[in-house]
Amino acid sequence: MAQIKIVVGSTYGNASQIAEDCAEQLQKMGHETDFLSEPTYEQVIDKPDVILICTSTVGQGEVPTNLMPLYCKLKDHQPDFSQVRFGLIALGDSSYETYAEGGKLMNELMRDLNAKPVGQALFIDSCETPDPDEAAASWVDEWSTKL
Ligand SMILES: Cc1cc2nc3c(=O)[nH]c(=O)nc-3n(C[C@H](O)[C@H](O)[C@H](O)COP(=O)(O)O)c2cc1C
Repeated sequence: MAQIKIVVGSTYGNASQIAEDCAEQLQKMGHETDFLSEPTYEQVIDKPDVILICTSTVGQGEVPTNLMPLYCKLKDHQPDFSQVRFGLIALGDSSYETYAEGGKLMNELMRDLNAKPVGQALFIDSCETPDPDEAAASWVDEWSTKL
């Protein structure tokens, strides 16, 4: 079973709610989860095994304020994440030109740090996805089989 750090980026609570549901789902499968609603650099670099990022996008394609300090510190310090596996759930709204850019920035950063992607990232477009919870739950079901 994996030790999964769940890194949340959320302004209005949508991504946070989805992340909480994912944590519960993963725990029921027997995984250990560490829910980081205000994720810090120290928490994330402390023996990371699997990181699940669940973030929305705010402003004009930015990562949410609660995730920004971690994003900047990871970019500055460039820790070696070659032993880390990660998954990504990105919430966004395709009516914005900067669709899901917050998630894309996190995805790019994790790859730059040599973290290994587990499966494909999930993009949840609020314009097209009537039931985001359902979309996330079935993605987690499949994603967890690859851990
Ligand atoms: C002020 C504002 C700016 C936003 N900017 C973007 C954006 O640039 N790109 C995008 O894909 N979605 C954007 N969104 C949509 C949010 O990412 C989407 O509503 C998401 O579900 C919010 O999740 P949260 O409640 O976890 O913050 C924006 C929403 C608001 C209210």
